[in-house]
Parts: sequence; C-alpha cells; structure tokens
Amino acid sequence: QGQNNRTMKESSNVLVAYFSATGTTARAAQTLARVTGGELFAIVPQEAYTGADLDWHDKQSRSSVEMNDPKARPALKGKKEGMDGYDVVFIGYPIWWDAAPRIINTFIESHGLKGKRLIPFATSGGSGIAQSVKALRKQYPDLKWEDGRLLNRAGEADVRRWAEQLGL
Ligand SMILES: Cc1cc2nc3c(=O)[nH]c(=O)nc-3n(C[C@H](O)[C@H](O)[C@H](O)COP(=O)(O)O)c2cc1C
Repeated sequence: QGQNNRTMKESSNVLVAYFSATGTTARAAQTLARVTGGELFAIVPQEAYTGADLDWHDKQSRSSVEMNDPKARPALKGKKEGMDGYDVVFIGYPIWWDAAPRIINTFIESHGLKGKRLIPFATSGGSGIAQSVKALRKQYPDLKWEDGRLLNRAGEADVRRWAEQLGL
C-alpha cells in the first residue's frame, strides 16, 4: 500500500497554487502540498490587500469593487515559471462573494493550464465551493476542471483521504 502510494505520487507532478489574503487558505495549501508531495506556489498580488481592502460591508472597498467588476484582473507580483512540468494543478482561494477572487482569473489567464488536471480548493466562512467552480468552468470551458473541495477545518487525515480519492 505504502509502495503504491509512493509510485502514484512520483507519476504525477503536482503544483499547489493558492491565494490567501489572511492565511487560512495558505494553511490548507500547506497541508495539501505535504500530503501530495506537491510544490507550493503562492499567488501574490502586486499590491497586498489591507484590512480595509477586505471590508465586505464597504461597497467602495477594493475587494467589493473588484468582485463587482467581472473584468477586474489584479496584477500578480510574480509568475510561476516551468508550468509545463506539472500535470496536476490545485488552485486554492478564499471564497469571496460566493466566487473565486479575481486574482485567480489573473493567475489562470497568465499561465498555460490547458490539458492539466485543475483541482480547486477553498476556505470560507461557511459557503460551499460549488458556485465558484461552476463559474470557473463557464469562464474557462477549454480547461479541465474537477469539482474540487472546500477545506474548512479539514485535518491532515481528511486531506490525505481526499488525495487518495484523486489518485494522488
Ligand atoms: C471580501 C470577502 C468576501 C467574502 N465572502 C464570503 C462568502 O461569500 N461566503 C463565505 O462563506 N465567506 C466569505 N468570506 C470569508 C472568507 O472566505 C474566509 O474567511 C476565508 O477562509 C479567508 O481565507 P484567507 O485567510 O486564505 O484569505 C469573505 C471574505 C472576504 C474578505
């Protein structure tokens, strides 16, 4: 069994790309990378989000303005090079307004992801991940999306079980 797991892990090159504004999704990403043997890549905005930027009560806050504008594409601080080397790309984000933050669109549109297994994961205050994945499928129908999973309160054992279900 152990040997099998190791063989499977070596046969897929896994990238765990994630955006996290306040650290919760980053923790889930770290667990996922540890469990799958994948490489971590932080999707970092050129301009960090301040507390005021994240205020969803304020219609004028940066996050409100971006999420109200389907064309908003916040700039990335850096690109991931060597994307060709990965077959499986986990894409992690916090749920914002039941959706993936627009910087996820920036990431997707500036990296060649065609043909790869794209597996979303998210953390939230309670919302599910399904709406966000439905929107990503609709926006990028040529990419190979899987259903993904919400990792709120997921411990290492839960994440390991999920990775096994995914064959990773
Ligand atoms: C602008 C904004 C909008 C949010 N919208 C939702 C939402 O629609 N549903 C939900 O359950 N949580 C929502 N949240 C809560 C975050 O999804 C949650 O705190 C997440 O775990 C934060 O992840 P992070 O620490 O990686 O940034 C929102 C948070 C922010 C800042």
